[in-house]
Amino acid sequence: MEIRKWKGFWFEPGLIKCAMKFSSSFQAGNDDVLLASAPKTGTTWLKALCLCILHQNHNIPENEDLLTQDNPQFHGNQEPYPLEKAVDEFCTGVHQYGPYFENVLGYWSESQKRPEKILFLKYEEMIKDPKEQVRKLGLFLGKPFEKEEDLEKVVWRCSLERLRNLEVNKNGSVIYGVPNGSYFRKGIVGDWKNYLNLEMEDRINQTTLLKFKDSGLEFEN
Ligand SMILES: Nc1ncnc2c1ncn2[C@@H]1O[C@H](COP(=O)(O)OS(=O)(=O)O)[C@@H](OP(=O)(O)O)[C@H]1O
Repeated sequence: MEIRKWKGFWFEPGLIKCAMKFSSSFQAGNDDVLLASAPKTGTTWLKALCLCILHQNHNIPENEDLLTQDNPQFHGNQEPYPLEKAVDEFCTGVHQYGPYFENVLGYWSESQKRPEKILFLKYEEMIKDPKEQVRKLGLFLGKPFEKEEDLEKVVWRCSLERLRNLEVNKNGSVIYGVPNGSYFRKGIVGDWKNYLNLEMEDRINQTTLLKFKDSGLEFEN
C-alpha cells in the first residue's frame, strides 16, 4: 500500500485529505470526546465503553452494539503481509498511521500536562482490572458511577466475551467488507509474541525501550 507523510505521520493518500480537513476545521465543543488510538490497541472496546457511559444506556438494541462502522482505521486489505517486513516498518515508523511510538508519546506527554483533558489508558491495565479503569473513564467523562452495580453492568456489556457472541458480530461485516468478528479476537496481552521469532521480538522490545526511555511511560514487554 502506498503511504505518504503528513505532519510527521504516515497515511494512505486518501486519508490525508480527511486528516487535513479535520485538523483545519474541527472545533472541539466542551462535550466532545475524541478517542485517539493506534490500530489494534483497543479502539473498539473503548468506543463501546464511552458510548455506554455517555448515554448511560443499558438498553441498546443488540444489533446496534457494534460501534465500529465509522472507524477511520478500517481498511479492506486482507492480503497476508510478510511479518519480517511489518516488524521492520513498525520499528522504523514507516507504516500506516506510524510512527507508533511518537503517536503514543505525543498523547502521553500531553496527558501528563493536562490530565483533566486527556486520559491515557493502557490495554494491559484494562484487561488486568477493567472495573478500576472503567471507573476512571466514567469520572473523566463527567459521568461517575454512583452504584457499583451500574459499573459492573457497563463492564459486562462491553466485555469481549459478550460482544464477540452477539449475532451482529458473529455474522455481520462493516462497509469495507471486513467481518465484524475480526475486531473481537483473542484479547490476550502479549499474544503477539506467539507470531514472531525471537529476533523480531527482540527488535520490537529494544526499539520500545529506546523510544520510551526517559518518558516516564511504563510498559510491559
Ligand atoms: N471488549 C473487548 N475487550 C477486550 N479486548 C477487546 C474487546 N473488543 C476488542 N478487543 C480486542 O482489541 C483488539 C482490536 O483492537 P482495535 O479495536 O483497536 O482494532 S482496530 O484498529 O479498530 O481494527 C483485538 O485484540 P487481539 O485479540 O489481540 O487481536 C480484539 O480482540
